[in-house]
Amino acid sequence: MSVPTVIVHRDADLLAQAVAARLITRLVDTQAARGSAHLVLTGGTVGIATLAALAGTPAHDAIDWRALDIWWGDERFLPTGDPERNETGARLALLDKVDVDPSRVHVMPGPDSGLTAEQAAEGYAAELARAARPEDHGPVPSFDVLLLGMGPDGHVASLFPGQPALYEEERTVVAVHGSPKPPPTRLSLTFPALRAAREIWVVAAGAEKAQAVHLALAEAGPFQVPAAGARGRQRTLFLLDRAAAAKIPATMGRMASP
Ligand SMILES: O=C(O)[C@H](O)[C@@H](O)[C@H](O)[C@H](O)COP(=O)(O)O
Repeated sequence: MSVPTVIVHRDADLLAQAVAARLITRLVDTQAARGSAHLVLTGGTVGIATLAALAGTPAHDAIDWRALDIWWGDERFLPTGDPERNETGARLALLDKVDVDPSRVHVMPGPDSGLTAEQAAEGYAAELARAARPEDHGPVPSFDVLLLGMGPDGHVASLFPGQPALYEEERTVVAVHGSPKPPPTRLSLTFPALRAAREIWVVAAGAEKAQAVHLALAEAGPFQVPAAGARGRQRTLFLLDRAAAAKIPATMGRMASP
């Protein structure tokens, strides 16, 4: 597991632009090296703003969109097209505007699939397992970049403090009930799935995230502060705006855009 690197940008807008630029470079490099790439999306304000920034920059044409597998770290268990679904936000901000291969956009099902949340979680785990290659050494692909928003309580994906999903060691996807952030029913990757990522990028903006950022970097326990357990195999980045970085030691955060 990698030790986090912190990079601080001036404000939330610039953060989204900078993460978008970083994504282009990372995905282009990966596709040049391996032919295709796996990207995991997040919901949340900065996550969606990053996708909008990516759509808005002409350099996104450098990505081979058809050679990209797109996954979600979590989804709100709501019907297809519901404006509250993370998928809907991602489609409106980016996916409807670029030439993705629909068969490589791996959406987490909603209740309109006729599945229960548990069955939907099982199905998604099976889809991940099918995409895994022997060199991945496990039941999910080695995601090249896994984006994670973070809540003021330190949650990432739909892994909320104190909830049973945090303790999952076998399954890669679980149904979450009674989420403190609405809606109550969600699907989420678990820690074992998150930690299969080569790179995890935690993106957070705003003063209400400052305490959780501090605890996540101070190596708090992941059961109290789930973001403390979000570590990529090769690299972990905390990409923050100034307000979210306000409580970390000055020596830790590198100010990228003063
Ligand atoms: O479904 C969701 O809501 C998310 O995927 C969630 O994990 C989100 O990323 C954080 O709650 C941060 O959200 P904000 O950036 O909106 O605070």
